[in-house]
Amino acid sequence: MAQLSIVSGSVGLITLQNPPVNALSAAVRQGIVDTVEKALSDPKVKSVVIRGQNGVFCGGADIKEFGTKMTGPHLIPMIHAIEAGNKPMVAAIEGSALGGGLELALGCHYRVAHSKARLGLPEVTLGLLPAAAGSQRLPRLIGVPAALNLITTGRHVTAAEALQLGIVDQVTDHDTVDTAVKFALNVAGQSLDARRISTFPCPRPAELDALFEDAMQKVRKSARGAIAPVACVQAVRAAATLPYAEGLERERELMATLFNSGQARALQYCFFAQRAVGRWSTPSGARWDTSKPVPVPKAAVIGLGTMGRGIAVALAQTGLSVVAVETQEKQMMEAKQAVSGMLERGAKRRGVAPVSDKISYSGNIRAVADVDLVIEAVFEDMAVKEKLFQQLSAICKPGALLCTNTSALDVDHLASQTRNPELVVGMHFFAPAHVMKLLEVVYGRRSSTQAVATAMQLGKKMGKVSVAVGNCRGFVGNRMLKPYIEQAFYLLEEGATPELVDRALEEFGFSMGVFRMSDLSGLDVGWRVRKGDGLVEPGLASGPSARVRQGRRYSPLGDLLCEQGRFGQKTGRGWYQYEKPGGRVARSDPWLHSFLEGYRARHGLVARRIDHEEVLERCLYALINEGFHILEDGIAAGPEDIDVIYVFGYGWPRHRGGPMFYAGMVGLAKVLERLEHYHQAHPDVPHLQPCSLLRRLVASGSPPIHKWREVIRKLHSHL
Ligand SMILES: CC/C=C\CC(=O)SCCNC(=O)CCNC(=O)[C@H](O)C(C)(C)COP(=O)(O)OP(=O)(O)OC[C@H]1O[C@@H](n2cnc3c(N)ncnc32)[C@H](O)[C@@H]1OP(=O)(O)O
Repeated sequence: MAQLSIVSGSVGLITLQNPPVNALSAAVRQGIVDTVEKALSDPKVKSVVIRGQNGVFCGGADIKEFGTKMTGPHLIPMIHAIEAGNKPMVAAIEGSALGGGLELALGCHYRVAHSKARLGLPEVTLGLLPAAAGSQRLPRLIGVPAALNLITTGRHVTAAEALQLGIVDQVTDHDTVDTAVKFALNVAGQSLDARRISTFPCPRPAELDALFEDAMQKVRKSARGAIAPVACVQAVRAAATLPYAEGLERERELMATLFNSGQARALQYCFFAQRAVGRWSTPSGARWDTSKPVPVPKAAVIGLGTMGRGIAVALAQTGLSVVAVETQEKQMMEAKQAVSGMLERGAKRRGVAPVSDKISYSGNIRAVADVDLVIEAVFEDMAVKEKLFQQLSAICKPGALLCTNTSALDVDHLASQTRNPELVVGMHFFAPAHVMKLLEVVYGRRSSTQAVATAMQLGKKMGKVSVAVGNCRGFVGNRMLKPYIEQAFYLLEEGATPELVDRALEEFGFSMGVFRMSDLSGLDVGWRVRKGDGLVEPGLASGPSARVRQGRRYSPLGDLLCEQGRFGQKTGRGWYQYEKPGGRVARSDPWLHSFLEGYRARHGLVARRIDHEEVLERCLYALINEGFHILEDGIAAGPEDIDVIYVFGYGWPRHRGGPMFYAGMVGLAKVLERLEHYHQAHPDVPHLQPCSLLRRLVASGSPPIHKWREVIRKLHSHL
């Protein structure tokens, strides 16, 4: 919807009305068409201002309408009518002008923005391109290199940058609409010939071919198989090389390919899934909208290893006072230096002053006595954490929340070590904690609603995508990782190499294959966990029992590497070799290949040819199968929670939507059939046995992902 009023005697003020972000739904588009027509034909109106209701100009096309039957006026002719009009049109940009919102503003003859406004063409992040002529107008307005950057990354720019780039004509700290109305009064009656962007020639930079080749190479490298960034480069190239009308036609063709692609559907699903996880609920009935978080002005971090340092930085950057506790002197000295470097770099990147004064350091745990929330990030050892929680329970002020950053250990057990188990939750950050967006908030059996709400809200304030999950070994992310890694090990036993497995996963779109990732995070981490689980049995070199532990198939490959001191990048050797300890460039290691051959010979295993398809099916379907178990167990409230965790924390390619969305795209029946096939071939691998929820979904006709919750609810109500 849109409304027209007349202000200052002669300015037509058009207000877009579709809260919360004034998305360009069919009704809004119709409203714009009608009000523009009225304003252009009303002799009292000499110029026009377009603004959005409630301080937001426009969040773009209505994403909810994508995939439904298109009704109402189309954006392109609507924007052309504005540009072609004979009265000056001024966009008054507050809040956001994104996607179709910015394209609407580019159709206006002038743009006035509030200093806090954000502008951008983020269509690429939804698997699309700016196809309401944005890919054709923006390069004409700001030049090809700058337009390529904005369109292929989808990044939002500040009003100041928009002014510098030439996207807006004026930036104001005052009332945007008042400023735009004054602007409109000033330009009323002036010629508009030089203001219609579609008529501008597109500036043609020298070395045009090289520029586009370079841009294409860059996006292909970073897109990891995503098609939209490539189409964005092609569309901008059309702007630079073709007349406007032909460029527009090319934009339309490219958009048609993208619009119906699985990637666009996956990316749009991710957009809504990211928002859906904020509306969390727990099986005990706690909900995001009825739970009240407590304020947390002061927090403590205990343990200043890699995780603790990142968490302290992230908290301080959020504006909290932070007490950082480390009892080992050497670690404390290193941590202080590292933290101050991280704060300085962060401040420089964000153009603000470092917040070093927000952090105070102490070697004494008693320093946490007056904080509102503690996050422990000490060594991943239950005995160490147990003792710490007992101490914290005695030291902390009443009501202080006690959070553990464990990545897998039992939150209920830790809670049981305290006087107030209702105040204990998990806050599982991902390394580096000041950079990675994901936070798993783990509620225990006795965690209070308020404790969960407080951890979720703190995560949000820290700029994290926080997902509330139940307590089980490894929670959601690491629990699903186990069968994935296990399959990768088995594939090596059966004839694959780390290079082959990683290549298959990286071509699928993962930022790193499982073995490169293992080298990065350190093989010793999993080794320690397996030792704790009683799975590691040194000296068991061969014989049938060497590859069976606790009654199941087991691959000791990771343990054998660790016994050789091959911990990955940090020791310069792991699944790959590196130029030096701490080196980053993975190179194939002939030692590893002959080690694998020797291992297979010792165990009577005959290497067979393994292709990418098998790697993907075995690794990904085993992971997805565990995802179904997690849903069945009620550890995650819905598939969106799992997908968001995998996209934001585990390098799952966003254009594939997350593992559960991907399962739906592949077809649940196919996933089930392949799992059955592999389980038949490997009956000693329980992770390949299809989950009953998957069977139930297939039996009920493989409903679309947004309907899975109903099936899960029914399943739980029968239990
Ligand atoms: C021919 C094709 C032409 C054009 C293509 C396009 O225009 S595609 C759309 C391009 N626009 C975007 O990608 C912007 C998406 N929105 C955002 O980035 C943010 O929502 C925004 C505008 C920066 C506001 O952020 P904020 O944190 O304030 O709010 P939040 O993200 O939680 O959103 C609030 C609710 O609005 C819903 N929403 C936002 N944008 C759209 C949209 N374009 N269409 C439909 N709905 C939108 C969002 O989902 C939230 O609702 P919820 O019920 O919570 O999911």
